[in-house]
Amino acid sequence: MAPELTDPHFSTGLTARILVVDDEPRLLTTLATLLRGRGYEVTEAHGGERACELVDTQRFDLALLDLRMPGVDGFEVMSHLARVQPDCGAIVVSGESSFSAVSRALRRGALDYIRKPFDPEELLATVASVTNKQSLLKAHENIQLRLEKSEALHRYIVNSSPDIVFMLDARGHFCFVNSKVESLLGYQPAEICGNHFRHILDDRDVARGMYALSAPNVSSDNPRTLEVRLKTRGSRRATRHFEITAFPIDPQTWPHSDATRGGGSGQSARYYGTARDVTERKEAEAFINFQAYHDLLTRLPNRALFKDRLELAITQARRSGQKLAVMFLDLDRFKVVNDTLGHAMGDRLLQAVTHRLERCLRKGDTLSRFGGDEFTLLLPAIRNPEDARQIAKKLIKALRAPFQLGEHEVFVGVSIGIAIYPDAGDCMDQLIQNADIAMYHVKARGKDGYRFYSETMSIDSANRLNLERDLRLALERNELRVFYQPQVCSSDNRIVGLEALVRWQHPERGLLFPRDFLPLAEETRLIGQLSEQVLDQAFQDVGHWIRSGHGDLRLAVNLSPVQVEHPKFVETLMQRVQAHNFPAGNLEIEITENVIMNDLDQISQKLRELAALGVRIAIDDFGTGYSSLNYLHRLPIHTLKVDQSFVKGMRSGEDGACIVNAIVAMAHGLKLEIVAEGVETDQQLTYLRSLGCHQVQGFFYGPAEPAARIAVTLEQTLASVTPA
Ligand SMILES: Nc1nc2c(ncn2[C@@H]2O[C@@H]3COP(=O)(O)O[C@H]4[C@@H](O)[C@H](n5cnc6c(=O)[nH]c(N)nc65)O[C@@H]4COP(=O)(O)O[C@H]3[C@H]2O)c(=O)[nH]1
Repeated sequence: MAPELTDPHFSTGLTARILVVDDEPRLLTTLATLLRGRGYEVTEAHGGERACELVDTQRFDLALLDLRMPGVDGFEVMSHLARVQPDCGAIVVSGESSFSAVSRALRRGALDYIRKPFDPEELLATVASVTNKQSLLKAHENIQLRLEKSEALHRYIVNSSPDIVFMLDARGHFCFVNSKVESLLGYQPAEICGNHFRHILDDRDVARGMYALSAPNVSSDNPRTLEVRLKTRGSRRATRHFEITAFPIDPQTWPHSDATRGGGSGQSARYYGTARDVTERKEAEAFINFQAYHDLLTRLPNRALFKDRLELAITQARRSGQKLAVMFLDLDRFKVVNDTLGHAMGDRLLQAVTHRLERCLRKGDTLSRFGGDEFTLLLPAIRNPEDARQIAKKLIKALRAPFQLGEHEVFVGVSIGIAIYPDAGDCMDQLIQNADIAMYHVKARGKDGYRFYSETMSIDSANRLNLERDLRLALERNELRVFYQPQVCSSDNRIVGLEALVRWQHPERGLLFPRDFLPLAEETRLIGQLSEQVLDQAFQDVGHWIRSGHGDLRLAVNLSPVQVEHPKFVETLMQRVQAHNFPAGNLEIEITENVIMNDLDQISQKLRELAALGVRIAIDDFGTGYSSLNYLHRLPIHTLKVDQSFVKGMRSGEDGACIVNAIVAMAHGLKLEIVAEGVETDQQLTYLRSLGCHQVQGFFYGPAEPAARIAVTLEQTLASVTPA
């Protein structure tokens, strides 16, 4: 049987194709018949020329050639064959037996040499042996080719993987790593192989990585997955996040682990793994996480994170018996900046404010943006309230310098309410709420300052809601009353002025004083409406008394900072004055130094406008605020009101007396009128008189009283007032 060839040109199972070449027709036929008899597919070529033609057009596995032929001889056919069909073998069948002819034929590539006349069996055996060898050779080549292809395919698959693919030996050294490691981390596979995998692990993840390798119950069905940071090449600090899936190689599923030997550590592969770059996902997650707990504009913790930290700090303070402080900060005048310069400037201002505030704090403190222009601050583990006071002062000072927003220079102040744990509350909500209440007490008294929460400020949240609802009703039902406290000239006991002071005739709780409801009115922005009602009533009452014979009677009114800061303050106040036909020269508005200093430029402009229209300006609580004397001569001020605390201090020690003395002297020097507040005793009155301060107000002459009582007093004592 003729051997089957595995030549890729033929499908397996085909017999060998043999070209027989001789110029001897008889011999040609004999050879062909002999070979056909063994099942070979035989083509006959009569002479070399014909053989070359056939070689050009057909494929052969073997050629049996005569050497000596007329025209084209056997050597030339062999040369042609080597050129056109190099895979085709050749056996020389020739009468030529010289050594040179044989060796020349073998040099040209002949596989064997059979001398004529040949022994048919010997010839058939030679042909069979050559075709067999060729068949094996071709099969080998074929397998080699397929292996190369398969290897290239797998290399392509592994290297084109979006993930790093690696193998480790039993000690954790890399035996193999695909080329993806270069594009993702910057390492050449060759420089990684042989190194322990911890060399590319971020230091923070080494322990976890090492543990993962030794973790039990891990198999290809149950691989180990963990997220780690891997170091990129070059910059040691740059890392990327990877999700690693790894498992030990099961010798049964892949018994060739030894094959990776020499690729790296010299040890055989024991672990297979992939590392997927999840940096973008991690960054997105981190961003989402950040967003959930931070304010994106200032990058400060938000309300949720603040509450979380406060809760934790309270637990720790409770355990260690320490105090902590919660501060509620509200920017003064932020709204004005936002409304006039636009939101973009408002945003820049908030960032700049944050920056300054942060510089006043320590690492463990938490400053958060609570919303809008409100910030909260947690000072965990303070020794005493004094610590919080120092910080509050620092914060106020930090915001006092102007902010440069583009070409605008703006001033903002801050009102800070402070609640100390456990004195001002022992739970999170209570502390925040009480700090908030304390903050509104700062706002109500002219802003830009700090106050500690105290019980007297308190109205619990249920009460607070009731009170707010009641206050709204009070405004609708006209429950507010205006009381008047006389300002008396002590030389002749004449009432020179009346200070309008609001009261609330609460249907159930009786008469309420400003401290009971003004902070809430500020907080709920009802203060505007409240002030309108007070002014209307006061203009009506005092206007009436002026017209009925008390032509010089001065009406002193308190104005809330919110009112004064309103851009249309002057316009709306004057509209009211005119609507009541109230003589502007009889009106004196009382504002505190802090209100002026909050925005010196704007306020002084407004005060100048009012003064030009005849309205008098008084500085209330003089000496307790900024006490920056600088503004006194720049503003159209008519009266200084000496705060009651200094009047009280006159009897308790030298200091109070000295301060009053100095204020009176200064007022005289600047040609300002002076009114001393809170005069209760004869001694105080005598001392004030000795200083030349004749206008006084206080319980000595009487408290604030309803209009009806004042009307009677005014009638009775048209020119003089009898001491109470
Ligand atoms: N211990 C003592 N106190 C005396 C004496 N004489 C007067 N007082 C009280 O001292 C306060 C003086 O008013 P203020 O400093 O302008 O302080 C006022 C003022 O800033 C504010 N306020 C009152 N009414 C209004 C209003 O209609 N609008 C605004 N925005 N604020 C008002 O509330 C504050 C408190 O007002 P009141 O409770 O009426 O308290 C009044 C008055 O009753 C005295 O001899 N001894």
